[in-house]
Amino acid sequence: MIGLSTAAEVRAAEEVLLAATREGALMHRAATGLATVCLRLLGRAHGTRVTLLVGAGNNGGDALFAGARLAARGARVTAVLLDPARAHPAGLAALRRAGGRTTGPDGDDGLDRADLVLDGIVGIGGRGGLRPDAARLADRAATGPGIPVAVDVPSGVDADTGAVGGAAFAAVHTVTFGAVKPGLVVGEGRGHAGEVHLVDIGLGPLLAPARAHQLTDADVAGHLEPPGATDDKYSRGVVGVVAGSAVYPGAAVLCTGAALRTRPGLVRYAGTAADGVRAAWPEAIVTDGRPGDAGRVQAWVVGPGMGTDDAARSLVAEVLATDLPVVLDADALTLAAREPELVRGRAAPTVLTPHDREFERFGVAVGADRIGSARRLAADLGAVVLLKGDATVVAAPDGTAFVNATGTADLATAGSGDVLSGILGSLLAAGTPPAGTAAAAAHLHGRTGQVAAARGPIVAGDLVRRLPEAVARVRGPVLGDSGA
Ligand SMILES: NC(=O)C1=CN([C@@H]2O[C@H](COP(=O)(O)OP(=O)(O)OC[C@H]3O[C@@H](n4cnc5c(N)ncnc54)[C@H](OP(=O)(O)O)[C@@H]3O)[C@@H](O)[C@H]2O)[C@@H](O)CC1
Ligand SMILES: Nc1ncnc2c1ncn2[C@@H]1O[C@H](COP(=O)(O)OP(=O)(O)O)[C@@H](O)[C@H]1O
Ligand SMILES: [K+]
Repeated sequence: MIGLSTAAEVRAAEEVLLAATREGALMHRAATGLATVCLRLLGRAHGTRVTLLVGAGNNGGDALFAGARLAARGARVTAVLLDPARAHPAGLAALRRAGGRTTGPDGDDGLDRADLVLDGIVGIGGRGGLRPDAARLADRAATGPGIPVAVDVPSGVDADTGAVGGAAFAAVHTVTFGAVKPGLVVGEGRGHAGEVHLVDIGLGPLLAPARAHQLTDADVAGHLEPPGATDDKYSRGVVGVVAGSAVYPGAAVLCTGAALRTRPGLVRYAGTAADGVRAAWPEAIVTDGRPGDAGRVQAWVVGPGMGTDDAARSLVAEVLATDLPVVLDADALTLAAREPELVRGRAAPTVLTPHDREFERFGVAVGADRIGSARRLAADLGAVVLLKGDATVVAAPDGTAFVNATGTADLATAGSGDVLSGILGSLLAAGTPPAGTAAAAAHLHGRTGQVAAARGPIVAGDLVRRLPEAVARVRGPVLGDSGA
């Protein structure tokens, strides 16, 4: 798991480390890591042109010291000092010693011919959108030829939430220090940060335990263990699906298929799309009756494509009245937003999977702080909230949160959400804790999108077909497998 640490958490750890190390040591570690990434991106230093955008804080200091290292290796470095009287003195001296030149905000910044632009305007000390001078330079950097690299955080992006309150630097790479900040991987900040490179400056053991995480394949593999010799179709977790309608069986077919392909033990379906599901998935056990007629299950998925009329409401209420884990998706979310007490009263886990418009039906728009919004709704309902997006967020009532790292825009296709709810129901049927399980489902869904889209444009059915391959990829190579 990758911990996501807020600016306050990083500062608290930094304070302890600063007191225990000689002056400037941390900034040197940061600048060395930063220069190393820049060198890798440039391919060579000699003869390249680098522009540094330098604010008055330590973020500007990082840029100046990294620039000094590049200049010492033959790069032609220009530092644009936004506030020349307050630029980091030691950093400035180092750059000048190495042969770098400096200019004010209105001087010749070299942005129209730079190979790389380092954004050291502002880091975790920033507040709000960029001021006019800084905004103008960030804008010029975005249209110039240089690779835009942010120092620690793209200036103008809120490190904790990813909110962008005005002008902001649009980076293709962000070199961040000590810990990945949530704002680099979620919301608008994610788009401004680009690829995130973490430089270890020794904060690790001093950081408070993170309250938000990103999962890796290795974390998710634990949810996708292959069956063992003593397993049977029941022991692997039986999932029940209530979805679709006679007129619109598609959602039921996709959701049931995704559940089957994720963990092919046993999937039961109950609902009016029974004929369509039977035809598509002879492996499922299907009834056109009510959930109670379906037989025993360990988790329910309810909602995709089932409508919001009285009949649908009574099915959702029946499922929520069980003492089993329930995934509420699509139409079931509309119904739950009308009667949130159906969710609040539950003792067993409930996972809600809204996109932004479905989220808003619970009374508040998502806004720029996606993790905060998901946390508030989770606490209000006493349920896990999986807020879909390009970086899907999962929040538990106790504030534990996850941000998905595998999302791909190829998933923006009709029915993709039905596939996610099938995956999630299937994983929840194993009885693992709901928030981590929901995050694992989002991770696998994203990987499936990546695997499927490698061959060209995809529709949701392709996700179902390629799920086994994505599961194998997340599990990773089998140790001792000789390939025989
Ligand atoms: N501590 C350490 O040893 C280490 C720290 N490290 C580095 O330090 C960074 C934190 O440094 P920091 O605390 O000095 O704050 P920083 O991010 O430079 O911002 C302050 C400056 O920004 C300005 N400013 C604010 N808002 C603005 C806006 N909207 N638009 C424009 N300007 C704005 C503000 O101006 P002022 O309000 O003072 O006029 C002030 O000049 C951290 O991200 C990491 O890179 C690493 O080297 C590791 C070791
Ligand atoms: N631009 C994007 N990048 C990454 N994932 C996306 C993007 N757009 C949509 N998705 C994902 O695709 C799925 C869409 O779900 P949903 O909106 O419920 O679609 P549908 O109702 O058509 O099934 C979600 O898992 C969402 O996170
Ligand atoms: K920055």
